Amino acid sequence: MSDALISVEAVEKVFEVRRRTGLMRREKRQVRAVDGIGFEIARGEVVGYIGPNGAGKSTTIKMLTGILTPSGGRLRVAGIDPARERMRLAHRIGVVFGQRTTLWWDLPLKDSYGLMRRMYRIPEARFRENLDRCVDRLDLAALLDVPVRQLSLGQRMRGDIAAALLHDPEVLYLDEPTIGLDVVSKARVRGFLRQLNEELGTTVLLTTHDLQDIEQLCERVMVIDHGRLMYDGALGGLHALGDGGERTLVVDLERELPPLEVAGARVVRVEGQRQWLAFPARESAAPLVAAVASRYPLLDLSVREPDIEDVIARMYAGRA
Ligand SMILES: Nc1ncnc2c1ncn2[C@@H]1O[C@H](COP(=O)(O)OP(=O)(O)OP(=O)(O)O)[C@@H](O)[C@H]1O
Repeated sequence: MSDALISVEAVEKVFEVRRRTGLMRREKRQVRAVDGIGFEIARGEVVGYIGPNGAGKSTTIKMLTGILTPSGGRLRVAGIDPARERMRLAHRIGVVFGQRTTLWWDLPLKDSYGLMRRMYRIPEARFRENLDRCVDRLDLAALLDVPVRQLSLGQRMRGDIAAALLHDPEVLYLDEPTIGLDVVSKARVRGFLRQLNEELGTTVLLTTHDLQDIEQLCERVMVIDHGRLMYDGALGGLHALGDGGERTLVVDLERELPPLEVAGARVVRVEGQRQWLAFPARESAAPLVAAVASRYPLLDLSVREPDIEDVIARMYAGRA
């Protein structure tokens, strides 16, 4: 028996789609949205779940909430089979879909929270405590009397996050929680999630297209593409992936020189006395640094890791 809070084993989701191919004819086609994925998430982890459009992220989250039933495999969240006991699971998890709201559009924010309290039968004292904490940390005090439809996107998102947490869920799923938000709102949402995880130990699974969400919140990242898990590990480990990965040695010379000639690296840019040399990410920089230093007049040197965005873009491109 594993002690994972979330466990996913060989899970598949196949959708049947009907497509009109002629006046009378329709073709049935199967879309394998999730194609045999497996992972475990321990209590207290914050895990990023990323992949290109249509990769299967939302489908996975929907199966983990019980909204969708898997076509195959086994899922457990807090020991519960989500599709079988969706209502029981609802008391243990919180869900925020960035593109949709769970709040009542025409009601003031605080009335939505009151309805949540009754739906989840949250004891008054606990409700107060959780609401006060969210109001304080998400800066919602001035918004409680405002109807949801009048809130800005960032305000509404903060309101939605609070709504997902009033019943003390152990797990929080966030699907694109910072989509469309400005820089300040993004920072506030990220800061709040970090604090939530540190103070209450809430387990977080987060899908996003914003890699800064991942860099600032997640120690672990899972990459999905075409329904398959391509990577599961530390964010730093992504840098080492793929043979196309390159690091860059940035060299400041004492004077302008033609492009340097050093084995194992190639000059990719020259700007006055500064030159950029690309070399394979998996190789040590030491011999290269030694070779450059022995042959050219140097003022300074630095090594740049590949941009995480480049690494991921290359991974996606490789699969396509
Ligand atoms: N209800 C459905 N019926 C048929 N096909 C579906 C359904 N839901 C999702 N799909 C298909 O399954 C695949 C995975 O979709 P999913 O929404 O999980 O991707 P995603 O990774 O969340 O993408 P995005 O980043 O665009 O939100 C896509 O090809 C999508 O068209």
